[in-house]
Amino acid sequence: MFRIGQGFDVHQLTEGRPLIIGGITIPYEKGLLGHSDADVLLHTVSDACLGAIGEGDIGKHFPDTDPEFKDADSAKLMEHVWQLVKDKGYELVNADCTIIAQKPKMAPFIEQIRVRIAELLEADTEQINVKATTTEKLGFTGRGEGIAAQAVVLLKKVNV
Ligand SMILES: Nc1ccn([C@@H]2O[C@H](COP(=O)(O)O)[C@@H](O)[C@H]2O)c(=O)n1
Ligand SMILES: C[C@@]1(CO)OP(=O)(O)OP(=O)(O)OC[C@H]1O
Repeated sequence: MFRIGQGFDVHQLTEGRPLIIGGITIPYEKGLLGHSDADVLLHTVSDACLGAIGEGDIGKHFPDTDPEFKDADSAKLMEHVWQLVKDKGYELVNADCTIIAQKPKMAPFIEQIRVRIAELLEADTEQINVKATTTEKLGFTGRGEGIAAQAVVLLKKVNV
């Protein structure tokens, strides 16, 4: 049995924060603002996983009103989400992700991000695809006010 999930997230860019995307710290003059480390891509993939197993979203599991998740490492949150997926008896088929950012150029970091997401989802790198696009200077991403990400995840029930 297969289950599909999709995720979408946005965080504001601001000065004085590190830019963490896909579990990787990327050199840039601004970082993403959030209650956690604001890793927009890991949030998106986590939401896609939760969607696939019908478990709501990361806000439900890790409320932004809970001090426990202040400055949380989103990789840890994602590990928790992946455990929920495994507890329900699923494994990854593939994940496809898009980072929507005018700047910085993501291409030099894509492979590293891919490897990190594969680690977190206990998958092979070939099962993960990560893309980036600008919005041609249009909208909030195009003005550099924020970064968005979207993902789809396909899961398969493990044969027992
Ligand atoms: N932040 C980004 C955005 C895009 N890229 C790469 O550039 C290619 C062209 O982007 P368009 O928005 O003009 O389609 C895109 O396909 C990505 O490979 C990037 O590295 N970082
Ligand atoms: C991750 C959490 C929890 O620290 O906070 P944020 O970093 O603000 O992220 P968001 O994508 O707005 O929602 C999930 C949150 O509850």
